[in-house]
Amino acid sequence: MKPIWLGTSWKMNKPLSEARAWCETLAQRLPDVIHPAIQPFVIPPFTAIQLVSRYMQQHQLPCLTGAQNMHEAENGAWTGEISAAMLAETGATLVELGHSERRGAFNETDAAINKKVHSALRHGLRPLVCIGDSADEKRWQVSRETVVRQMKIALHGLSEQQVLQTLVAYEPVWAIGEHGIPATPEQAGEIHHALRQALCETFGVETGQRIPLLYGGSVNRLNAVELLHQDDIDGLFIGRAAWDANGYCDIVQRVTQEFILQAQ
Ligand SMILES: O=C(CO)COP(=O)(O)O
Repeated sequence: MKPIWLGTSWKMNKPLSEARAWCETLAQRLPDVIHPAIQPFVIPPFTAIQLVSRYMQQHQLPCLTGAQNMHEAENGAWTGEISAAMLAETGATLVELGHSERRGAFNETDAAINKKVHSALRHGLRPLVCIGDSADEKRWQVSRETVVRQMKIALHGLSEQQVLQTLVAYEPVWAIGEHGIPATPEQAGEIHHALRQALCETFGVETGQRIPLLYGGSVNRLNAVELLHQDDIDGLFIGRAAWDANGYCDIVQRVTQEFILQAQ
């Protein structure tokens, strides 16, 4: 069975006290609700990465830790930025790149994301590349070509071995956040299928099949299982519904019950 990736980014939320409280609830609940086929991950703000990754290690929780961004340079005069090597020292093993909030608010381009992907891999970090269509692109019916293009540029120049270290999250801009409308499982499934085809064409069928494709955008405890029933959805990238650790554990529990217990 392929792993099911279930993770959350806290975005710019949670001072250290709240980060610690989230971890404490996770430690109480996660072991009872998780199956080894589920790969949990959490992406705190930079300031809490070390605390969270140490907590997971000390409590032997199988939850990976990541960062929300990084700079592609090795070091230098880049005031306010953090390099891949610095992130690796914090205990992060994942790095989220190209979230639509970074593309929109910080003008991140596909080409810049590609440089970050290469730098992350050089330092042993697994990139979680986010791609997504805007509401206008959806209305113009160019969603597929938009996200395939974004993905191909982000992954350009990777070897087969490197691309197998990469995760891709389809996060429609129109689905994210308070005013977002979640994609239906069919809508998300259709885009994921197009992404899978593009991965197979670019990197070979066997490799393309093995790259985890996650969906994100208003995922909650009610739609999580249905989304995961789509063939090409290998995981979920959750925002608000997982900021409360109990909300996150509820989703993990539902997925465990649906997919794992039913298979026994
Ligand atoms: O942006 C997201 C995850 O990266 C999704 O956020 P929401 O689940 O709050 O819509």
